[in-house]
Amino acid sequence: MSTSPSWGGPAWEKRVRSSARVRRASGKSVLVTGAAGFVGMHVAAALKRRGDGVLGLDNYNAYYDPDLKRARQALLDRAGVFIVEGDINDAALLRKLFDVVPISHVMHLAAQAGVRHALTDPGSYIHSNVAGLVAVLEAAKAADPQPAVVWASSSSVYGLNSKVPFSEADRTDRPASLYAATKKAGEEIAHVYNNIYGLSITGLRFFTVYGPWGRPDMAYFFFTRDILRGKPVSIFEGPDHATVARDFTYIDDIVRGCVAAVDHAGKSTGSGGKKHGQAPFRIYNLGNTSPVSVSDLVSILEQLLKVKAVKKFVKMPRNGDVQFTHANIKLAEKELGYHPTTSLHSGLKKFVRWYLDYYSTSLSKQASEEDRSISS
Ligand SMILES: NC(=O)c1ccc[n+]([C@@H]2O[C@H](COP(=O)([O-])OP(=O)(O)OC[C@H]3O[C@@H](n4cnc5c(N)ncnc54)[C@H](O)[C@@H]3O)[C@@H](O)[C@H]2O)c1
Ligand SMILES: O=C(O)[C@H]1O[C@H](OP(=O)(O)OP(=O)(O)OC[C@H]2O[C@@H](n3ccc(=O)[nH]c3=O)[C@H](O)[C@@H]2O)[C@H](O)[C@@H](O)[C@H]1O
Repeated sequence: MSTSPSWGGPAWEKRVRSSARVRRASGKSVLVTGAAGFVGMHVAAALKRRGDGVLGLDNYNAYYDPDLKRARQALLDRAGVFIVEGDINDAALLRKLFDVVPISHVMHLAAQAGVRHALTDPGSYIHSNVAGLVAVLEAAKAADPQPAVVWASSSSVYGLNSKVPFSEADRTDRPASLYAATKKAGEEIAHVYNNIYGLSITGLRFFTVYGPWGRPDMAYFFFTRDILRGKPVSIFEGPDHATVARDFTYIDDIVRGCVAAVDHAGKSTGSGGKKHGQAPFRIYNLGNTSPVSVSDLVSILEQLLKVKAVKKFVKMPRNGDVQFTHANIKLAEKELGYHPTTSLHSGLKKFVRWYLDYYSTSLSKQASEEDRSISS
């Protein structure tokens, strides 16, 4: 399926080459899909900062405010990262990108995220998380050199498991949502490409990532907005008022885990191995190991915002959410040197500072644009 007519031509190719140019001898050339997204923007910026060549790809879909994605794009643009506008399902575009630059690593973060949205738009999860993943793996398989692929799975694959903390070897065959099912399918699909084509593949199971430039569909983000507006926030509870909690993980910790996974992916196979059976297939939990209840999340926000929330405690609807997540991160600690350091309180403090700054700036920009259009 082709959805991106806006690529090709010498000027476009020049931008692609310049963005992917490696600035340090030790650097890698990384294609970051979903680069206009929350995690993608932070990872792309970190890779660029340390001297890697970084090229982005994103379709800027309207799942949430595209202006926020454009603002992230502007930030990356200033850092020298070009985001190609297109869909990961566009096989011709992917082929072209791999033809124009020798990509050593793909950091695949483009996906339809969000658990509850699958109730209203199931097709978008199949399009991006299943078909889109296959398209990326097909392109990686065919590329020369073959890149190592690091991609985002999700803590949601642990589904209805009640044994905590979740370890990578635990069962993942009882997803609670279509989102989780597509991430689980992604892990199985990735295994096939490792098995048949010898692609080096690392799956990262992120646990509820939050922070500046975050996603407006996530609870911490819209709770902040609603608390400030005096609107009620719904705090979900399990059966018999049981606590609903998450292993909230701060974005900087996740970024360090992603960068370490890129480096580790290259260690044993260079830029991937075409010889059958040589390349690694790995899965790691990237969490924070300290679950916090949604109710405590709201209390921290009240404290930071200095505003009392209007709280409604409601029984968790059957919407695909699970009651509790908690990561065992021993494997990532051992193999990636992953050590999350940010408490929910200090991470939310940084988020709140960003949120107030971002929305006051964009609201005043909007107001002055309205003023201009009234006076003209
Ligand atoms: N943020 C979290 O808490 C969290 C937790 C677990 C897993 N993940 C996974 O991490 C990855 C990044 O998540 P995020 O929070 O940054 O989400 P995000 O929605 O902010 O970023 C995803 C980006 O991918 C783009 N995209 C979606 N479908 C595309 C397609 N078909 N073609 C091209 N671009 C497409 C979107 O426009 C978006 O900019 C996703 O794979 C997500 O499932 C996120
Ligand atoms: O780690 C993941 O794999 C996932 O992380 C994230 O999902 P979740 O952990 O569900 O985050 P999020 O929606 O912020 O809800 C947080 C908490 O608030 C509760 N919640 C939610 C809404 C509400 O109105 N009330 C409420 O109590 C809700 O029940 C939950 O307990 C990503 O969005 C997702 O893309 C996925 O990748």
